[in-house]
Amino acid sequence: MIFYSCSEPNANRSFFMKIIRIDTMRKLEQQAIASGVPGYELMRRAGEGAAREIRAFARGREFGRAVVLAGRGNNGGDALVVAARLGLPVTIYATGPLNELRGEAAEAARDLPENIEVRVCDGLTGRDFRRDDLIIDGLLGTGFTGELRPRFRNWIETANRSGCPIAALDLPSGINGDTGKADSGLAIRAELTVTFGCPKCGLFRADGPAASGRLRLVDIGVPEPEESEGEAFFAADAEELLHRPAYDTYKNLRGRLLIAAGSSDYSGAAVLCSRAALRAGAGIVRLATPVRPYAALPGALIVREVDTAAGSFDKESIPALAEMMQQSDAVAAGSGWSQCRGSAAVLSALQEFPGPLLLDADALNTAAREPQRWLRHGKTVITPHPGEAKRLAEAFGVPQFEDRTNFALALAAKLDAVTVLKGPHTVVADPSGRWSLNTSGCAALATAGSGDVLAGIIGALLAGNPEHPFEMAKLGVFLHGLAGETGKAGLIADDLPEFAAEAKARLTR
Ligand SMILES: NC(=O)C1=CN([C@@H]2O[C@H](COP(=O)(O)OP(=O)(O)OC[C@H]3O[C@@H](n4cnc5c(N)ncnc54)[C@H](OP(=O)(O)O)[C@@H]3O)[C@@H](O)[C@H]2O)[C@@H](O)CC1
Ligand SMILES: [K+]
Repeated sequence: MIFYSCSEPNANRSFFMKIIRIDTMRKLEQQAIASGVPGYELMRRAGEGAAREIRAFARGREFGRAVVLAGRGNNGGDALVVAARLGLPVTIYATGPLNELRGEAAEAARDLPENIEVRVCDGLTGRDFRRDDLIIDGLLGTGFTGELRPRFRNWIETANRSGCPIAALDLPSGINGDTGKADSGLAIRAELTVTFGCPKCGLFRADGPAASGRLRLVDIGVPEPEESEGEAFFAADAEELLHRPAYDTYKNLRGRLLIAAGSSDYSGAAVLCSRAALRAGAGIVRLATPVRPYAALPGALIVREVDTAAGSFDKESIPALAEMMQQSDAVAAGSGWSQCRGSAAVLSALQEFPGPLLLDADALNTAAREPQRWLRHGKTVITPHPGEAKRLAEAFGVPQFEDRTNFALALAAKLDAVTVLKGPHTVVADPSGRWSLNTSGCAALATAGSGDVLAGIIGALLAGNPEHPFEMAKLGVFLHGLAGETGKAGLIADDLPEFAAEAKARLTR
């Protein structure tokens, strides 16, 4: 069967964004310069790309002004390029006179439009910021070493206390680009970090994730690194996987997903999961559920109430599930099941499905209760949050590494399942030992039902492209993260399916 909703992933392509150390980044910059790209051209690409990402971040939010914090190194130089290209009223607070800058940063200062206000400041106070400011952090990047000097402490503390959203350039100032530690106990707390060339290790370690917020990557044309500390998933990776469906496709070709979800206690989970799957592009979604949900069901959903003795999946549900599995390219199970004894038999029956099987929530708790029943080989995707992961680890004798990547890899290897370990920078680990960190998302996703939506999105992608569970899990996690980012204050899980569809459309060529 040919699937049109996603392109065939090329596991060998060099696109996967390699996470690198600072010395590797410096080497790549030098190689680019040696190959004939002037250093200032790299800075221009970085600053223009950052301005583009910051404009996208600011869209729909009413910022009256951008305050650009500019240090004296090249990170400050990037900030000057951003100031010139942002398209918002800008004030620059500089740590030193611009005519004392050196190298590429001096070139950026030379090209700064004269109408941009520049103030050279010693200290900052709360009065230097307005309520509707957007702060751009160009104080310190990869050149930061040692203890923060007192003036920088004051600037970082004041910016953080201002309550204004902060967009950091390359790294949040104060974060060590290799270790991710805020070595002086203080770092910029950004909502967005736009990093240049390749993502740096420190963005994903220790204090890095909390300081950097959502991540964006700007391609500045440095060569591909030979060494890497891992992979991160960005928009360019999603674009590579997503293609418009062919004009002459039809619903069966776009993937048929069976969702086994819900119970008398949690019927809404089944609706969230199903709506997300439909919006994520599955051709047909069939919901098997023990109890008809209270929440409104999409008209496009095929619903079948399965037999049960007690309002949640049990062995009486199995004949209906077995019949529906035969009409499906993928199965997603577990959302809203609630814990009951009968679910173990159901999990065993579902594991006989030959295609990709996504297991979430109480399906994972069921597996943890009776690990001896675990049968799956190959195409399983599990989506545990940390609590579920802990229960699985205890049941299956998996070491609970503090490092989330190692933990996810250990679970993936033991259960022979692509493991989506949810959290900031969700880890997606493959039994083969490959792994990737997600870069989209925000705190708004920490809300009831968010996981049910994620299960539906990944389920739909698996139904459309069943041969590539690792790629589809990464893509689903990324789209779910973008959906959360688009949401305004008060976002609830019910809003996420539509936002995920919009995010997917933006990335589809
Ligand atoms: N190279 C390229 O091709 C490209 C590089 N790019 C960009 O350059 C960035 C790296 O630039 P970089 O190497 O100039 O270092 P940077 O992060 O600006 O920091 C240096 C400044 O920090 C200061 N400082 C240091 N420690 C400190 C402390 N403890 N406490 C306080 N201050 C401290 C130090 O002060 P100084 O010692 O001069 O007094 C100096 O002023 C990189 O992250 C990316 O954004 C992009 O444009 C793409 C092309
Ligand atoms: K910075």
